Amino acid sequence: MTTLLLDCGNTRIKWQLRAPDGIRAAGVVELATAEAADALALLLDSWAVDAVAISSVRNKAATAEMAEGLKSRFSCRVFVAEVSACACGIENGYHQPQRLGVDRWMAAIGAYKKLSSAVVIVDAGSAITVDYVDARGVFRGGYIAPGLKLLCGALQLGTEDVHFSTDYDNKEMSAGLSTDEAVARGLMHMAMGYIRSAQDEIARQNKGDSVPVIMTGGDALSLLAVMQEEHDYIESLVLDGLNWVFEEEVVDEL
Ligand SMILES: Nc1ncnc2c1ncn2[C@@H]1O[C@H](COP(=O)(O)OP(=O)(O)O)[C@@H](O)[C@H]1O
Ligand SMILES: CC(C)(COP(=O)(O)O)[C@@H](O)C(=O)NCCC(=O)O
Ligand SMILES: [K+]
Repeated sequence: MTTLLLDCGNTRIKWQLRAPDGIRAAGVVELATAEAADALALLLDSWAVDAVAISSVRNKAATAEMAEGLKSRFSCRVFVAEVSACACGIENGYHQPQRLGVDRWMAAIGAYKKLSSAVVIVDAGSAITVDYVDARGVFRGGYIAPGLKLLCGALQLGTEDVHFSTDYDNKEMSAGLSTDEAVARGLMHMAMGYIRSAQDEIARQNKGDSVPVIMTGGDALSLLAVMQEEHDYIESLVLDGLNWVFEEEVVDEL
């Protein structure tokens, strides 16, 4: 069976076509709108798809429209993942489990299935989330802060004389000697400091033992390039979790 897996974030759609023998194709669609479903369908024109699974943090209407588009394009079952109190052996400790972002839930499942131990998940996307799953597989909560692009936008909006290029992808972290450098490095320090501080707090919650980190998301590699720590990086962590949930909930029905 060939499954099209989609991770619809606030900035981009990441997708993979998975068959039992491995990943057949993968890609990124830049705009997370209804037309994105058509763009994707065009890309996948030459592939046969037996089922579609979607993890989407976009609004309900946009997600439903995309699901409908894919359903009529591929004439197959379209599964839209939801957050539950428990899935794939992982328990959701959020006060209101359904309020947790489905991408965070998928990433937590993907990460715990991978390590079978306590794990911190850093997803550096539109927002940067730092989440904690404990050794028993309980999602113990996390942190949400604006991502690098949003931080950049906020600085541009709220100042009149800070003119800078938005190309913040540099590996040098010493004090900036131009506005471009000062902003680029300032934002990176902000993100790194937040991740480290959240990680320290989680270690305290974990009886003082540090917890391994898995990073994912569009800015994870830029952050890893300037961080001293050697964290794991799994580009498809959300899709990995989605695949686990899809297999648990849907595959037997097909
Ligand atoms: N080519 C790119 N297009 C858009 N964003 C990019 C690109 N490369 C890096 N980024 C960064 O990655 C972030 C989006 O990451 P992603 O994981 O796709 O987010 P989301 O899941 O929220 O859609 C952007 O906010 C931006 O900071
Ligand atoms: C925190 C998020 C915006 C992250 O989304 P992303 O950066 O991946 O687009 C998303 O998981 C979300 O909308 N969460 C709902 C609120 C919550 O998780 O508590
Ligand atoms: K994401």
